[in-house]
Amino acid sequence: MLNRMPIHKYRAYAQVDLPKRSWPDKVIDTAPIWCSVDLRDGNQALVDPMDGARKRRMWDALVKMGFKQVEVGFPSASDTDFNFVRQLIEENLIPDDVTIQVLTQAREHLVQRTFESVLGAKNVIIHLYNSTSELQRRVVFQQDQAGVKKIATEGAEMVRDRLPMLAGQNVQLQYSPESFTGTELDYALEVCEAVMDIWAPVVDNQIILNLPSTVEMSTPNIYADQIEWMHRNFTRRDRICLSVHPHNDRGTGVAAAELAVMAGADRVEGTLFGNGERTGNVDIVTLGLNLFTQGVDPKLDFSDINGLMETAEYCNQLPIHPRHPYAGELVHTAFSGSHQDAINKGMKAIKAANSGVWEVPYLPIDPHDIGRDYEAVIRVNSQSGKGGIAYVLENDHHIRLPKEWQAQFSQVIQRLTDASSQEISSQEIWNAFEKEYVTQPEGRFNLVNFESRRVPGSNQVVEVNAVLTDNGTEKTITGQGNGPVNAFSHMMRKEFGLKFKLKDYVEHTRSVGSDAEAAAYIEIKVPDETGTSIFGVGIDTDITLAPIKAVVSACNRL
Ligand SMILES: CC(=O)SCCNC(=O)CCNC(=O)[C@H](O)C(C)(C)COP(=O)(O)OP(=O)(O)OC[C@H]1O[C@@H](n2cnc3c(N)ncnc32)[C@H](O)[C@@H]1OP(=O)(O)O
Ligand SMILES: CC(C)C(=O)C(=O)O
Ligand SMILES: [Mg+2]
Repeated sequence: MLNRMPIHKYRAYAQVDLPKRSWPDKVIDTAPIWCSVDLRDGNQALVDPMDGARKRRMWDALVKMGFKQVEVGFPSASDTDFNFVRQLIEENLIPDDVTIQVLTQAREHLVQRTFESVLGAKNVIIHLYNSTSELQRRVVFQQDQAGVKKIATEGAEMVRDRLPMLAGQNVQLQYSPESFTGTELDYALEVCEAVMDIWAPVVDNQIILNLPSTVEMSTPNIYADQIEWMHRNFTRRDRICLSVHPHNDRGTGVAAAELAVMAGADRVEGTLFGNGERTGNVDIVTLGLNLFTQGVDPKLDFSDINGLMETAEYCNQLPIHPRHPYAGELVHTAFSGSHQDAINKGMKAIKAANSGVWEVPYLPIDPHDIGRDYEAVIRVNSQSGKGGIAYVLENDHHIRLPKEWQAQFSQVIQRLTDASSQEISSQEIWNAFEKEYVTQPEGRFNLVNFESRRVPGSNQVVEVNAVLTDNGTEKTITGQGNGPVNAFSHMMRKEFGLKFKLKDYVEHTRSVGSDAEAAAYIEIKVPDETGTSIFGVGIDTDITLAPIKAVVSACNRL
């Protein structure tokens, strides 16, 4: 077959020679150190970068949810960035246990301005970067390996020489060989080691060596191999906080971060919902909730996911996809019949088991844990089945439709959704249910009045009096039987020549309280060769009247 795509333009990414790689056997059982880069990498990728107000709202949300390290900007880039850092410091907006991080290129005037921006902050990370990749060495810097290493070491010296400016402040230094994933491993190691020689980190004040997949270029296992290779080969591993900064160009940023942590990374830089350059930075919400759903404390609070989404959408002026992991509007919702059936059963089983462990098919997280309700869990359209409709009736309208009846009512809904090709709302389902079983505007019979009393001297026999309209003509009927339902059914057969047998009858209250309504369900059988079952529903605050209404409802459906 003719290949229409120009595959000859692309080259496979090289494997890493890593004998006995250990990361595949590792399990993540503690959260890494998180650093939010929303206000820097996220911000620099926006159509309209954040103004002071948007930055402030993002900052407040990040601190509130528990970030202890936040890259607050690229202060030498703009007055907005610089002034925001100053505002945080001068208005005392940085909690004592939170460290602000600022990014700079390895250029004298930019480093100077960066230092000026953080004067007076209690805890600061000065983050220096330069690209080390083979491609950027060739086309951007037009330098060989030694030349680009010199950019790094000169930058490291510019930073070191200004440290006295920040005397009395807690300062940690961070270096990123930017475009690490396009850099030869031994060369990346050489540059990092050279920067470390200049900064002379100690165990109590580690250097942060941040190995970014500035552009995600390979499967995540290769990134993990690269991280483990660096982790094994650093000379002073105990003086290094090994950090990763994945991007998501291949759509595997989250996997890359997780495998990198298994491979030895101590720290992860990312953003809320994965905003950032091109396809974004790695999404810390997904990473954190992936930990949470494994029973590992993410050390970040995601319990108000809607609030976080609102903040991110406002600050970034970008929408969050409805299918975004954990957070998207549709991710806790099932439309399809078999999923709904399983969720419905799973929710009941979890209630009954009361074990405290979340186990519901198709729902990896309890929506309540992130501040969502169960309303949206099941929504109905033409792909739905009886289980989903029963779930909506029960949860939203307190109607526990007996199992055998669910199929009949689902056909009513199916006809509506097939006709509209659209979702049907919970209210519309209720309207259809009321019309079919309760109000029955086209029904033959309408109950106007009903009374029953025990026949004096008898424990069993009751006498009933009912007023009904039959196709609009009012009739009064009376009769006896052992119980109101029995007596009334008997009268309906006798007075109107109907042929049916009472088969089943159940009743439940629709809510608690003295004025609670009862819902009664009657099944009648037609004595023909098909033995068809017909159902009727009665709803009333009077528990005697509800089943009588159910008989009328069933007779109307004969
Ligand atoms: C992967 C990342 O996300 S890295 C962070 C990227 N973020 C940003 O760039 C946002 C903020 N940046 C800016 O506002 C601007 O780029 C500034 C203020 C930093 C610099 O602005 P300018 O000097 O006007 O322009 P520009 O960024 O194009 O400078 C490019 C020059 O810096 C050099 N350079 C680029 N990065 C670095 C670096 N990390 N260290 C040293 N020099 C660098 C380039 O080689 C180029 O040199 P040349 O002029 O000799 O060709
Ligand atoms: C500055 C660095 C860490 C970066 O954003 C990247 O490489 O993606
Ligand atoms: Mg980045």
